[in-house]
Amino acid sequence: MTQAVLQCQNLAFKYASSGFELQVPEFSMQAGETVFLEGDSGSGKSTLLNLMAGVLLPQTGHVSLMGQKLNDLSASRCDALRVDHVGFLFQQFNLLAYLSVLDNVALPCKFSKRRRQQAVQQCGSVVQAAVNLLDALGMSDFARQPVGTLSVGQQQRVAAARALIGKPDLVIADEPTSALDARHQARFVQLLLKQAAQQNTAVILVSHDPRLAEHCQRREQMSRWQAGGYA
Ligand SMILES: Nc1ncnc2c1ncn2[C@@H]1O[C@H](COP(=O)(O)OP(=O)(O)OP(=O)(O)O)[C@@H](O)[C@H]1O
Repeated sequence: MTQAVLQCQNLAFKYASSGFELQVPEFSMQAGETVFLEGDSGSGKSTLLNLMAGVLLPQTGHVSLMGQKLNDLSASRCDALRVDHVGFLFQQFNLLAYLSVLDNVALPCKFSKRRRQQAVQQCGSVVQAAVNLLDALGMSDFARQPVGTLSVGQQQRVAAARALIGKPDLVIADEPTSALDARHQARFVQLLLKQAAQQNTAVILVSHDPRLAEHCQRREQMSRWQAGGYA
């Protein structure tokens, strides 16, 4: 069997201050798989994503990314593993307003040699990889513009290109469509998943909107994993 991209095993995590607790006996994602993670506000979606990314560490159990247990790594090794293998797509985009669209998309390749190499191998250069992704997402006309001059929906597509560049094994997308209307939400998710599928990148998509689940292969409910502390 091929190695899972992400695996959580016997995971238990509790915030000391609030008592909120998650228990995840088993969760894994294979290469290219798409999972829709749904749950009410306060159900622990961001907490779980932070555990998956190694930003939070569980009290028991472990998260493995590309077969490496995050608990066993130093903070700097964990950061390096994350930037090499995971693209992030957030509600607030986290784009750098003073940089051009192209420079924003290319950014992960500055921090990750692996993603730089993948981009060059795929497209000949990092710039070409960025241009190709922008093209696929309908944003090639804006490549040289500062991102601060773009609409919300356009910035969203730039953030998607940045998450996907250099063929990460996993994209974590946390409420990436919350600023869009329903029609544009579905269109954006389709574009994101199509690009991810082309490069065999797994995607975990978090949203309040259950209609977006139909675009993913699997659907997971946070309620499965809430333990005693959830009110
Ligand atoms: N740093 C923290 N310390 C203590 N408790 C926290 C902390 N962060 C979140 N919580 C609590 O953990 C629970 C889950 O929060 P989390 O942000 O993971 O939920 P969520 O599903 O992402 O919510 P939303 O959809 O509103 O963003 C909430 O009850 C919250 O109050």
